Amino acid sequence: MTERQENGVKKAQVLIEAIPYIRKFRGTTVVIKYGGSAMVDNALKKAVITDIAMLKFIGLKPVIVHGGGKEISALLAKMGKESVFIDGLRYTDKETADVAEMVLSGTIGKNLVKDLEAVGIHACSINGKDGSTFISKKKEDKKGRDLGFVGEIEKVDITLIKTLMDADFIPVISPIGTDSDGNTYNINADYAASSVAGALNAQKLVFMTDVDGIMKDKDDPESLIKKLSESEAISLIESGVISGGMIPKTECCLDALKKGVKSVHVLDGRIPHSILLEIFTEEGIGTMLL
Ligand SMILES: Nc1ncnc2c1ncn2[C@@H]1O[C@H](COP(=O)(O)OP(=O)(O)O)[C@@H](O)[C@H]1O
Ligand SMILES: CC(=O)N[C@@H](CCC(=O)OP(=O)(O)O)C(=O)O
Repeated sequence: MTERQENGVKKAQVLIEAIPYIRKFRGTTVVIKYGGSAMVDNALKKAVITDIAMLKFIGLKPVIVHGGGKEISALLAKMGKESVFIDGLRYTDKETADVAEMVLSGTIGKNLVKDLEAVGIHACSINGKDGSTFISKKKEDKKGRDLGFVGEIEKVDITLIKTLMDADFIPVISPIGTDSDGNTYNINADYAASSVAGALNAQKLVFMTDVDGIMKDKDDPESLIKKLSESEAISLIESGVISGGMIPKTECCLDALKKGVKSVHVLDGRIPHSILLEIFTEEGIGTMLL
Protein backbone atom coordinates (compact mmCIF):
# COMPACT_ATOMS: atom_id res chain seq x y z
CA MET A 1 0.00 0.00 0.00
CA THR A 2 1.14 3.54 -0.66
CA GLU A 3 1.38 6.04 2.22
CA ARG A 4 -1.74 7.75 0.93
CA GLN A 5 -3.68 4.46 0.96
CA GLU A 6 -2.41 3.65 4.49
CA ASN A 7 -3.61 7.05 5.71
CA GLY A 8 -6.96 6.37 4.09
CA VAL A 9 -7.24 3.03 5.92
CA LYS A 10 -6.44 4.76 9.24
CA LYS A 11 -9.24 7.25 8.59
CA ALA A 12 -11.63 4.41 7.82
CA GLN A 13 -10.62 2.66 11.07
CA VAL A 14 -11.53 5.77 13.06
CA LEU A 15 -14.97 5.76 11.45
CA ILE A 16 -15.39 2.02 12.10
CA GLU A 17 -14.45 2.43 15.79
CA ALA A 18 -17.37 4.83 16.05
CA ILE A 19 -19.98 2.37 14.70
CA PRO A 20 -20.97 0.69 18.01
CA TYR A 21 -21.32 4.08 19.67
CA ILE A 22 -23.39 5.49 16.80
CA ARG A 23 -25.68 2.44 17.02
CA LYS A 24 -25.99 2.79 20.79
CA PHE A 25 -26.59 6.53 20.94
CA ARG A 26 -28.63 7.23 17.79
CA GLY A 27 -31.95 8.79 18.77
CA THR A 28 -30.79 9.68 22.29
CA THR A 29 -30.59 13.14 23.84
CA VAL A 30 -27.22 14.68 24.66
CA VAL A 31 -27.17 17.92 26.65
CA ILE A 32 -24.01 19.97 26.19
CA LYS A 33 -23.00 22.67 28.67
CA TYR A 34 -20.95 24.91 26.43
CA GLY A 35 -18.60 27.45 27.96
CA GLY A 36 -15.04 28.32 28.90
CA SER A 37 -12.16 28.59 26.37
CA ALA A 38 -14.12 26.59 23.80
CA MET A 39 -16.56 29.46 23.59
CA VAL A 40 -14.01 32.28 23.36
CA ASP A 41 -11.34 30.93 20.97
CA ASN A 42 -12.54 31.06 17.36
CA ALA A 43 -10.84 27.84 16.17
CA LEU A 44 -12.20 25.92 19.18
CA LYS A 45 -15.64 27.41 18.66
CA LYS A 46 -15.62 26.12 15.09
CA ALA A 47 -14.59 22.65 16.31
CA VAL A 48 -17.45 22.56 18.84
CA ILE A 49 -20.00 23.64 16.23
CA THR A 50 -18.69 20.94 13.87
CA ASP A 51 -18.92 18.29 16.63
CA ILE A 52 -22.49 19.27 17.51
CA ALA A 53 -23.45 19.30 13.83
CA MET A 54 -21.92 15.82 13.47
CA LEU A 55 -23.93 14.53 16.46
CA LYS A 56 -27.10 15.86 14.86
CA PHE A 57 -26.32 14.54 11.37
CA ILE A 58 -25.72 11.02 12.65
CA GLY A 59 -28.99 10.96 14.53
CA LEU A 60 -28.30 12.01 18.12
CA LYS A 61 -30.39 14.82 19.62
CA PRO A 62 -28.11 17.55 20.94
CA VAL A 63 -29.39 20.29 23.24
CA ILE A 64 -27.09 23.19 24.15
CA VAL A 65 -27.10 25.06 27.44
CA HIS A 66 -24.47 27.81 27.33
CA GLY A 67 -22.58 29.94 29.81
CA GLY A 68 -20.86 33.26 29.27
CA GLY A 69 -19.62 34.42 32.65
CA LYS A 70 -16.47 36.01 31.20
CA GLU A 71 -18.46 37.94 28.59
CA ILE A 72 -20.88 39.26 31.25
CA SER A 73 -17.93 40.40 33.39
CA ALA A 74 -16.36 42.12 30.37
CA LEU A 75 -19.49 44.14 29.57
CA LEU A 76 -20.02 45.04 33.22
CA ALA A 77 -16.38 46.24 33.37
CA LYS A 78 -16.98 48.45 30.30
CA MET A 79 -19.92 49.95 32.18
CA GLY A 80 -17.61 50.59 35.14
CA LYS A 81 -19.21 47.88 37.23
CA GLU A 82 -17.16 45.37 39.18
CA SER A 83 -18.16 41.69 39.21
CA VAL A 84 -18.61 40.21 42.67
CA PHE A 85 -18.81 36.42 43.13
CA ILE A 86 -20.12 34.68 46.22
CA ASP A 87 -18.97 31.04 46.24
CA GLY A 88 -18.82 31.07 42.45
CA LEU A 89 -22.17 32.80 41.92
CA ARG A 90 -22.31 36.35 40.59
CA TYR A 91 -23.99 38.81 42.95
CA THR A 92 -26.74 40.02 40.64
CA ASP A 93 -28.49 43.36 41.18
CA LYS A 94 -31.31 44.41 38.86
CA GLU A 95 -28.98 46.08 36.34
CA THR A 96 -26.64 43.05 36.33
CA ALA A 97 -29.60 40.73 35.69
CA ASP A 98 -30.49 42.84 32.64
CA VAL A 99 -26.87 42.76 31.42
CA ALA A 100 -26.69 38.97 31.95
CA GLU A 101 -29.87 38.49 29.94
CA MET A 102 -28.63 40.76 27.17
CA VAL A 103 -25.22 39.05 26.90
CA LEU A 104 -26.40 35.44 27.33
CA SER A 105 -29.65 35.49 25.47
CA GLY A 106 -29.17 38.46 23.13
CA THR A 107 -25.60 37.90 22.00
CA ILE A 108 -24.21 34.46 22.85
CA GLY A 109 -27.37 32.44 22.16
CA LYS A 110 -28.06 34.20 18.86
CA ASN A 111 -24.43 33.84 17.72
CA LEU A 112 -24.52 30.10 18.43
CA VAL A 113 -27.67 29.83 16.34
CA LYS A 114 -25.99 31.76 13.52
CA ASP A 115 -22.95 29.42 13.63
CA LEU A 116 -25.10 26.26 13.62
CA GLU A 117 -27.32 27.53 10.82
CA ALA A 118 -24.16 28.29 8.81
CA VAL A 119 -23.23 24.58 8.84
CA GLY A 120 -26.70 23.50 7.79
CA ILE A 121 -28.24 22.76 11.19
CA HIS A 122 -31.47 24.39 12.28
CA ALA A 123 -31.20 25.90 15.74
CA CYS A 124 -33.33 28.21 17.87
CA SER A 125 -32.22 30.09 20.97
CA ILE A 126 -34.47 30.52 23.94
CA ASN A 127 -34.00 31.53 27.51
CA GLY A 128 -35.87 30.14 30.50
CA LYS A 129 -38.55 32.81 30.17
CA ASP A 130 -39.67 31.45 26.80
CA GLY A 131 -42.49 29.00 27.30
CA SER A 132 -41.88 29.31 31.08
CA THR A 133 -39.11 26.77 30.51
CA PHE A 134 -37.30 27.61 33.77
CA ILE A 135 -39.81 28.09 36.56
CA SER A 136 -37.46 29.76 39.00
CA LYS A 137 -37.17 31.37 42.39
CA LYS A 138 -34.62 33.49 44.19
CA LYS A 139 -31.71 31.35 45.29
CA GLU A 140 -31.12 31.29 49.02
CA ASP A 141 -27.46 31.20 50.00
CA LYS A 142 -26.52 28.41 52.46
CA LYS A 143 -24.81 30.99 54.68
CA GLY A 144 -27.67 33.49 54.50
CA ARG A 145 -25.90 36.04 52.25
CA ASP A 146 -28.03 37.97 49.77
CA LEU A 147 -27.24 36.95 46.15
CA GLY A 148 -29.69 39.44 44.58
CA PHE A 149 -31.40 38.15 41.46
CA VAL A 150 -29.55 34.84 41.30
CA GLY A 151 -32.13 32.20 40.51
CA GLU A 152 -32.55 28.52 41.05
CA ILE A 153 -34.74 26.33 38.90
CA GLU A 154 -37.75 24.83 40.65
CA LYS A 155 -39.00 23.04 37.58
CA VAL A 156 -38.10 22.74 33.91
CA ASP A 157 -41.14 22.78 31.65
CA ILE A 158 -39.84 20.83 28.65
CA THR A 159 -42.79 21.62 26.34
CA LEU A 160 -40.97 24.26 24.26
CA ILE A 161 -37.64 22.36 24.21
CA LYS A 162 -39.43 19.22 22.99
CA THR A 163 -41.39 21.17 20.40
CA LEU A 164 -38.15 22.52 18.94
CA MET A 165 -36.51 19.08 18.99
CA ASP A 166 -39.51 17.46 17.35
CA ALA A 167 -39.33 20.09 14.61
CA ASP A 168 -35.63 19.19 14.11
CA PHE A 169 -34.19 22.34 15.69
CA ILE A 170 -31.32 22.22 18.16
CA PRO A 171 -32.49 24.15 21.22
CA VAL A 172 -29.86 26.65 22.42
CA ILE A 173 -30.76 27.58 25.98
CA SER A 174 -29.55 30.62 27.95
CA PRO A 175 -29.56 30.31 31.76
CA ILE A 176 -32.08 33.04 32.52
CA GLY A 177 -35.29 32.37 34.42
CA THR A 178 -38.35 34.11 35.74
CA ASP A 179 -40.95 33.69 38.50
CA SER A 180 -44.65 34.42 38.82
CA ASP A 181 -43.85 38.01 39.87
CA GLY A 182 -41.99 38.59 36.60
CA ASN A 183 -38.50 38.91 38.11
CA THR A 184 -35.52 38.13 35.86
CA TYR A 185 -33.09 35.65 37.41
CA ASN A 186 -29.49 34.96 36.50
CA ILE A 187 -28.86 31.21 36.83
CA ASN A 188 -25.50 29.45 36.91
CA ALA A 189 -25.18 27.63 33.59
CA ASP A 190 -23.91 24.35 35.13
CA TYR A 191 -27.04 24.14 37.30
CA ALA A 192 -29.24 24.98 34.34
CA ALA A 193 -27.59 22.26 32.23
CA SER A 194 -28.06 19.57 34.86
CA SER A 195 -31.72 20.57 35.37
CA VAL A 196 -32.36 20.43 31.62
CA ALA A 197 -30.59 17.07 31.24
CA GLY A 198 -32.58 15.64 34.15
CA ALA A 199 -35.91 16.93 32.86
CA LEU A 200 -35.21 15.53 29.37
CA ASN A 201 -34.06 12.21 30.84
CA ALA A 202 -30.97 12.63 28.69
CA GLN A 203 -28.60 9.82 27.78
CA LYS A 204 -25.63 12.11 28.34
CA LEU A 205 -24.73 15.44 29.87
CA VAL A 206 -21.42 16.90 28.71
CA PHE A 207 -19.68 19.72 30.61
CA MET A 208 -17.01 21.57 28.67
CA THR A 209 -14.46 23.15 30.96
CA ASP A 210 -10.86 24.41 30.90
CA VAL A 211 -9.13 21.42 32.52
CA ASP A 212 -8.60 17.83 31.33
CA GLY A 213 -11.41 16.51 33.52
CA ILE A 214 -11.56 15.53 37.18
CA MET A 215 -8.06 14.76 38.44
CA LYS A 216 -6.57 13.17 41.57
CA ASP A 217 -4.14 16.09 41.64
CA LYS A 218 -5.70 19.12 39.99
CA ASP A 219 -2.30 20.34 38.81
CA ASP A 220 -1.26 17.04 37.23
CA PRO A 221 -3.08 16.13 33.99
CA GLU A 222 -1.49 12.65 34.23
CA SER A 223 -3.74 12.02 37.25
CA LEU A 224 -6.93 12.33 35.17
CA ILE A 225 -9.71 10.04 36.44
CA LYS A 226 -11.34 8.43 33.42
CA LYS A 227 -14.32 6.84 35.18
CA LEU A 228 -15.95 7.86 38.43
CA SER A 229 -18.88 6.40 40.33
CA GLU A 230 -21.28 8.50 42.39
CA SER A 231 -19.83 7.25 45.68
CA GLU A 232 -16.24 7.83 44.54
CA ALA A 233 -17.11 11.40 43.50
CA ILE A 234 -18.68 12.10 46.89
CA SER A 235 -15.62 10.83 48.75
CA LEU A 236 -13.31 12.92 46.50
CA ILE A 237 -15.29 16.03 47.47
CA GLU A 238 -15.21 15.07 51.15
CA SER A 239 -11.45 14.42 51.09
CA GLY A 240 -10.78 17.76 49.37
CA VAL A 241 -9.36 16.23 46.16
CA ILE A 242 -12.16 17.96 44.30
CA SER A 243 -12.12 21.62 45.33
CA GLY A 244 -13.05 25.15 44.19
CA GLY A 245 -15.13 25.48 41.05
CA MET A 246 -15.03 21.72 40.52
CA ILE A 247 -17.21 21.18 43.62
CA PRO A 248 -20.41 22.74 42.22
CA LYS A 249 -19.67 21.18 38.82
CA THR A 250 -19.34 17.71 40.37
CA GLU A 251 -22.50 18.34 42.39
CA CYS A 252 -24.28 19.16 39.13
CA CYS A 253 -22.95 15.87 37.69
CA LEU A 254 -24.29 13.93 40.67
CA ASP A 255 -27.60 15.77 40.57
CA ALA A 256 -28.04 14.85 36.88
CA LEU A 257 -27.26 11.17 37.58
CA LYS A 258 -29.79 11.21 40.41
CA LYS A 259 -32.39 12.62 38.01
CA GLY A 260 -31.82 9.69 35.64
CA VAL A 261 -29.17 10.92 33.18
CA LYS A 262 -27.21 7.81 32.17
CA SER A 263 -23.71 9.31 32.11
CA VAL A 264 -22.12 12.69 32.67
CA HIS A 265 -18.84 13.77 31.07
CA VAL A 266 -16.40 16.49 32.11
CA LEU A 267 -14.29 17.41 29.09
CA ASP A 268 -11.47 19.75 28.22
CA GLY A 269 -12.91 22.31 25.84
CA ARG A 270 -9.37 23.40 24.93
CA ILE A 271 -8.90 20.16 22.99
CA PRO A 272 -10.42 20.43 19.52
CA HIS A 273 -13.21 17.90 18.92
CA SER A 274 -13.21 16.69 22.54
CA ILE A 275 -16.97 15.94 22.26
CA LEU A 276 -16.49 13.48 19.39
CA LEU A 277 -13.41 11.93 21.00
CA GLU A 278 -15.33 11.33 24.25
CA ILE A 279 -18.51 9.94 22.76
CA PHE A 280 -17.18 7.91 19.82
CA THR A 281 -13.85 6.46 20.91
CA GLU A 282 -13.13 3.60 23.25
CA GLU A 283 -10.64 5.43 25.48
CA GLY A 284 -12.55 8.76 25.62
CA ILE A 285 -10.77 11.93 26.57
CA GLY A 286 -12.16 13.30 29.84
CA THR A 287 -13.91 12.04 32.98
CA MET A 288 -17.10 9.99 32.76
CA LEU A 289 -19.39 9.75 35.79
CA LEU A 290 -21.97 7.01 35.85
N1 LIG B 1 -9.85 17.42 41.38
C1 LIG B 1 -9.94 18.39 40.47
N2 LIG B 1 -9.84 18.12 39.15
C2 LIG B 1 -9.92 19.10 38.21
N3 LIG B 1 -10.08 20.41 38.51
C3 LIG B 1 -10.19 20.76 39.80
C4 LIG B 1 -10.13 19.76 40.84
N4 LIG B 1 -10.26 20.39 42.02
C5 LIG B 1 -10.38 21.69 41.75
N5 LIG B 1 -10.35 21.94 40.44
C6 LIG B 1 -10.45 23.28 39.84
O1 LIG B 1 -11.73 23.43 39.26
C7 LIG B 1 -11.61 24.32 38.13
C8 LIG B 1 -12.80 24.12 37.20
O2 LIG B 1 -13.94 24.73 37.75
P1 LIG B 1 -14.46 26.14 37.17
O3 LIG B 1 -13.29 27.09 37.01
O4 LIG B 1 -15.59 26.61 37.97
O5 LIG B 1 -14.93 25.65 35.73
P2 LIG B 1 -15.73 26.43 34.57
O6 LIG B 1 -15.27 27.86 34.60
O7 LIG B 1 -15.34 25.69 33.34
O8 LIG B 1 -17.20 26.28 34.87
C9 LIG B 1 -10.27 23.96 37.54
O9 LIG B 1 -9.70 25.05 36.86
C10 LIG B 1 -9.44 23.51 38.73
O10 LIG B 1 -8.56 24.52 39.15
C1 LIG C 1 -25.48 33.23 38.96
C2 LIG C 1 -24.33 33.19 38.04
O1 LIG C 1 -23.19 33.17 38.49
N1 LIG C 1 -24.59 33.13 36.74
C3 LIG C 1 -23.59 33.10 35.72
C4 LIG C 1 -24.28 32.78 34.42
C5 LIG C 1 -23.32 32.48 33.28
C6 LIG C 1 -22.48 31.25 33.55
O2 LIG C 1 -22.74 30.39 34.39
O3 LIG C 1 -21.39 31.18 32.70
P1 LIG C 1 -20.16 30.18 32.80
O4 LIG C 1 -20.67 28.80 32.66
O5 LIG C 1 -19.32 30.62 31.66
O6 LIG C 1 -19.48 30.40 34.14
C7 LIG C 1 -22.84 34.44 35.62
O7 LIG C 1 -23.47 35.49 35.82
O8 LIG C 1 -21.65 34.42 35.32
